[in-house]
Amino acid sequence: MASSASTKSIFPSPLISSSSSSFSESRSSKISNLSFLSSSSFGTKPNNNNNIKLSCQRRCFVVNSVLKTVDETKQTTQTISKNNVVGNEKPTILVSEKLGEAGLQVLRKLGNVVCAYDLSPEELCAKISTCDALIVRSGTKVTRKVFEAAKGKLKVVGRAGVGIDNVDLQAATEFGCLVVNAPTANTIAAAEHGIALLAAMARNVSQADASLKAGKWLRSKYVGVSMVGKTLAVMGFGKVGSEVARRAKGLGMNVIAHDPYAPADRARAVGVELVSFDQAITTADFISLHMPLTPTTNKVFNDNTFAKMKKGVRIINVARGGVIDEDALLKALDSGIVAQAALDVFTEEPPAKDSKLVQHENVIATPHLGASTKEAQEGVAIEIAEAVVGALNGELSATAVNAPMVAPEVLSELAPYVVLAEKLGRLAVQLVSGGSGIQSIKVVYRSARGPDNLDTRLLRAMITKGIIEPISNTIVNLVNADYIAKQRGLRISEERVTVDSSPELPVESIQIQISNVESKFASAVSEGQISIDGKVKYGTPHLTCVGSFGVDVSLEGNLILCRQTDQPGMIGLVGNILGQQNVNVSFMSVGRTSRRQKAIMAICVDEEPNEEALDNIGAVAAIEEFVFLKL
Ligand SMILES: NC(=O)C1=CN([C@@H]2O[C@H](COP(=O)(O)OP(=O)(O)OC[C@H]3O[C@@H](n4cnc5c(N)ncnc54)[C@H](O)[C@@H]3O)[C@@H](O)[C@H]2O)C=CC1
Ligand SMILES: O=C(O)C(=O)COP(=O)(O)O
Repeated sequence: MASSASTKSIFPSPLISSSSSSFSESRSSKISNLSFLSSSSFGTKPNNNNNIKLSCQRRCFVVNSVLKTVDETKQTTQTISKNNVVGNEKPTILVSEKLGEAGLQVLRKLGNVVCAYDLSPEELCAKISTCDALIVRSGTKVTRKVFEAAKGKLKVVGRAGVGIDNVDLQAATEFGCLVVNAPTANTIAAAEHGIALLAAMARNVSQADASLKAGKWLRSKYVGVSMVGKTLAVMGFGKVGSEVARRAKGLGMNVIAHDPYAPADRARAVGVELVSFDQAITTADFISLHMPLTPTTNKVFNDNTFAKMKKGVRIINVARGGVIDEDALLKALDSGIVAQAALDVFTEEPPAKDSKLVQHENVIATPHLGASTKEAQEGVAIEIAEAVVGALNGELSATAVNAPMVAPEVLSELAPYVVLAEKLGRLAVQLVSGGSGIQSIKVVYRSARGPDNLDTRLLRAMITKGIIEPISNTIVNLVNADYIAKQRGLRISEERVTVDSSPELPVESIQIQISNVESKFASAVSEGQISIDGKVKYGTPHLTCVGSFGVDVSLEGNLILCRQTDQPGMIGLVGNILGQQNVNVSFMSVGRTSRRQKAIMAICVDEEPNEEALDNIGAVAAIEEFVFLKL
């Protein structure tokens, strides 16, 4: 920790005339692209040739939400609109599969809703670059190609249902696109369909119905089996699985379940015993599948596992076709290991018209109808529409699939710290002038709270955003922050220092250290590394330490750091130079090691000083080095 020197702050500077241009205007213009390899190390000025736009459309749904919360702490509203996903334009929401009207109405209140069903992959790719959001069910494959074709425009994919195996989550994360689903509204529908298939299969309802309609009366052919007293193995004891179990118990079945991740007390509450995979499949008379399709569950029912089952077992699949090796199932049906199968889902949907599995006399099949009740579809439509609208409005979604979920109360508490984290990251990277590239960043959180009471993921993501965005075109948000950092070879380590302050405050201070780099402001280097500290004061982020110099400025607008020998008149000198160029000082602070020794001046300015002003500051004899930084 840098030793703190005495500080004096002036707010606002009485020397500087006020200016009409606002923070938001200066911020929306340009941001210095301070490359790691930038050669200037002294008296740095913004390099206009290397500027990148801080785009108004920049997507920060996560950031955005945080800034919205910050608004409540009286931060600038301009910043919020700059970062707003939607900006002034209505977002375009592509709905590629049938969605309930109630959900469409929710979407129409926010954006332009385009319903285009049965798109080919090529048509979807052609359309997607104009869309801010895409809403799908299980029939649309949202592949890497779709994210590539979106060219950064697509911010959220909403899956109107549970299974997200049709969305390339890795690609979504890499492209910083949030994926949300609607995990609850179709649970009962899927469970009821499972039970419907179980009963229909046990009593040959489909086959008997078809035969009767064909003019036959085959009572002895369609003698079924009873369910009462039989053992049902529920594979995957999640939302659907547990509802199936509950219902099957009502039918008098003995229910066991296999789910390596399900809590035993939840199973006990339903009166179900959790057992191993082998125990489940070897003892069951009926096996009902309710696990997601993942690399682990892919074809988990195969020749080997069918061979272990009780001869004459009956299988229901309302989960995903891919969890069964369909060729193996066909063989097991032919050999009689599996007496019957009831399938709602298939590896390929729709399955081939002449699919031997679908045509098998001991198979009953439905075209992926598990979620298809009126009630479930209305519920799912509203659930997903609200999640997508929330995400587009910058709220953190409770159903985010590829982003850490942060509870709303944690989010609101951390809001000002999140702004601080991003600004510190942004400042720290601009202090780097060269070296072997930024590889190792350490973040030190000083807090009275224990690790369990301080979730730093959001803060780390925002530091990453602050560090990476000024030096690249990459959009960083909570979804992709860790991925982008890793991809760029950035190691961000975190340390918590327990301090004896109020645990009411989540964080007392945040320090960012960057090692193995050179700095364009040598005074920012302490013990061989660039080091800056910040705190939240009165709800706003403050810079409190640069290298080993204590300062105190509110982080708004832009920042000038000067090092000089402590002497009278310095504030006035620099203030005058800025005032002559109509640059308004919003905050100023001086930190020094000791009287008349080295000191640094931290000056926050509303506007971007022009080259002349910066040259004039550089020409002040007592100023040994200075740097201009964009916040
Ligand atoms: N046919 C249809 O229309 C519908 C199908 N579904 C599918 O049903 C499945 C379950 O949905 P929910 O219950 O809502 O999801 P869920 O996430 O609540 O439950 C899934 C459960 O599977 C467990 N699981 C994960 N890996 C497992 C493994 N290797 N072995 C055993 N269990 C494992 C999880 O721990 C979890 O408890 C999903 O695949 C979903 O896509 C859901 C709704 C409708
Ligand atoms: O929610 C799920 O996982 C389902 O399988 C439902 O799929 P669907 O929305 O009916 O295409």
